[in-house]
This record gives sequence, C-alpha cells and structure tokens, in this order.
Amino acid sequence: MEDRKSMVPKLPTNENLTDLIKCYNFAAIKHKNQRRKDLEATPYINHPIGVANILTEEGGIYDLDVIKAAVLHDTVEDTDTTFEEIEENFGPKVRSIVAEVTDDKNLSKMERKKQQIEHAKRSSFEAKLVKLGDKLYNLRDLDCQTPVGWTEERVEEYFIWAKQVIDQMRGTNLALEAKLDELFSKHILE
Ligand SMILES: Nc1nc2c(ncn2[C@@H]2O[C@H](COP(=O)(O)OP(=O)(O)O)[C@@H](OP(=O)(O)OP(=O)(O)O)[C@H]2O)c(=O)[nH]1
Repeated sequence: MEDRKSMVPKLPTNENLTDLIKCYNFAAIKHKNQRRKDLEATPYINHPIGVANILTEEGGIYDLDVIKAAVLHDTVEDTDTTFEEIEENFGPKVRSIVAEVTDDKNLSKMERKKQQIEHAKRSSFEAKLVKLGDKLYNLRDLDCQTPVGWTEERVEEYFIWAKQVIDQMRGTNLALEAKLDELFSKHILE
C-alpha cells in the first residue's frame, strides 16, 4: 500500500482553529479526573494530546478529522462520553474514526486484545493512523518507565501484542512504522 504521508496541510482558518481548540477543551474536561499509570501520575490528557502531536510532527498528518479523533480517541472508552456527543460536537467522520479505535469494555481483556488485532486490518486509513500514534505513544512510555503495578513480563507481553496489531496495518505511514519498529527490535527478541 502506498504511504499517504504527503497529505497537503490545510491552512488554519479561524473556523477550523476554533473547532480544534473546542476538541482539546472537550477532551480535557472529560479526562480531568484521570491519571496515567506512571510514578508521577501524569494527567491522562497528556496522552491524547501527545498522540495528536505524534501524528502532526512525526507522521506529517494534517487531516483535521484524524487529529480531532486522536485527541478524542479515549473519551468514549474511558469516560462517560457517548458517540452521539462526539457526533453532535465534531461530526460523523470524527465519530466514526473514534468508534473504530474504541475497545468494547464489555468484553474480557483477552477478547479485547484479540479483537484489536482482528479489527486493525480492516480499519479505515484514518483509524489506522490514530492507532499507530496511540501505540507509539504507549510503547515510548513503556520504553522509559514501567507503569505502577506492572511486571517486566507484562511489559514484554504488551510489546509482543502491540507488534501483532501494527503488523496488520503495514504501509499506512512509513515514518511512524519505522519508529515503532525501532522499539520492537529493542524489546522483542527474535
Ligand atoms: N504504557 C503506558 N500505558 C498507560 C499508562 N497509563 C495508562 N495507560 C494505558 O494503559 C493501557 C495499556 O494497558 P493494558 O494493561 O494493556 O490495558 P488495560 O488498561 O485494559 O488494563 C493503554 O490503554 P489504551 O489506550 O486502551 O491502549 P491499548 O491497550 O489499546 O494499547 C494505555 O493508554 C502509562 O503510564 N504507560
């Protein structure tokens, strides 16, 4: 598949800048009581903002719907946000990307992990970009620090599983995939 990194940047109009800030504000309010699992208990919002930053800075992705979906990608999975709310505020395209990257929390953890691998291949191009950014962010976190309560074995299993997800999406964004591969070769012994 062709690398579609060279998407043409759109000029920031007042309207789309306002929309983007609204999106960051929405996610910040929704995640306001959540923390990451690191020792410093970093505010959770650092994660979705960091994922959006990876997409623009490292992936060369300027599709506003993809960036908004990245900012919102954990709101339905991890807060009281509904898909209807996402659509009302940010439109059907953003809703559908967020839906594609949202795990079904009614399933067991093992089933959810299995589904991510299965869903990855048939996801839209836009959802794959969000997934690449999400995994790159989480793996970088794991590369720097073991989350509170995790064993080394759990970290290793996460790397192996994340590679299985990413392997379903090869050819989506070569720059992000190369960075993921560096982490995989550091942590997964052949
Ligand atoms: N590496 C890391 N992850 C943290 C940290 N704090 C929270 N997380 C979140 O933990 C999830 C990964 O942990 P798991 O044990 O696989 O999943 P679980 O939350 O279902 O138990 C990721 O959620 P997710 O967004 O659903 O991602 P994914 O499981 O789909 O990759 C990640 O965003 C942290 O400090 N470091």
